[in-house]
Amino acid sequence: MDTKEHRLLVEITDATKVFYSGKLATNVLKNVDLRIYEGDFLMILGKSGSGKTTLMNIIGFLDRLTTGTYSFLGEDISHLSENKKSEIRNQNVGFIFQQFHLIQSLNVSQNVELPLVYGGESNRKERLKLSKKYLELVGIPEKMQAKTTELSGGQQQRVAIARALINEPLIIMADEPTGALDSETGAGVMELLKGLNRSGKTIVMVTHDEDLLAYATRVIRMQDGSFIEEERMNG
Ligand SMILES: Nc1ncnc2c1ncn2[C@@H]1O[C@H](COP(=O)(O)OP(=O)(O)OP(=O)(O)O)[C@@H](O)[C@H]1O
Repeated sequence: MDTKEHRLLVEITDATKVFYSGKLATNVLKNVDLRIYEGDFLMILGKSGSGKTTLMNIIGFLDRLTTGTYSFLGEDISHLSENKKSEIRNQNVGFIFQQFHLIQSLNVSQNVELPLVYGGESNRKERLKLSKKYLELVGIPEKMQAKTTELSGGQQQRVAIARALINEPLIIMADEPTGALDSETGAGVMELLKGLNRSGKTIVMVTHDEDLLAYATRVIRMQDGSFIEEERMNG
């Protein structure tokens, strides 16, 4: 299924990740195979310590495999330099975290613009235009000049989503994006993510909340560094 609509974005093959602490080796990922196609809303579930964050870090180019291969858009990225991987990451991956990770000394728009700044966009008007566009998309255009500390949790996560989208990345990586929100606010954030997915955005999300699986098109369950089950749903 490698059509134009469903390009193969990520292909991880026979992957292992070992962390060493002195002489002690911990096998955190064990012979994992994973393909992520454009348009997937993939949820990764598993108990604490099962390897979810490690896998997310690898998919998002924040960490490297111990053995195995990682191809992104058909290119083997296992041996690229950290600089090159940072460049690919900034262009292709947007991150959303449980605790939002906004910078309090910057206003809302400046937070949203950050990936553009890192990407070298020096035209302030252009940055403002795009930040407005994405704050409209996430439903809080009126908060452009607000301080992040004046926002509710749900609004802060919307700012983080706008920031994740502004570079038009191929993949959104979301680590427990509703974990710090009450269930109603969390449902609003999930509806927003689902809307993005329906319009074609690929999302990879870690959760421990079984109730959120209904938003996914694929679910992978992890245990002790291995995939124990994969389900496909209508999403
Ligand atoms: N940098 C590291 N050095 C050594 N061990 C690590 C490192 N990072 C993670 N681990 C270990 O790898 C295992 C998997 O950790 P990981 O954070 O991927 O799990 P997780 O499923 O995301 O857990 P949680 O749901 O608690 O976030 C754990 O046993 C953890 O202690």
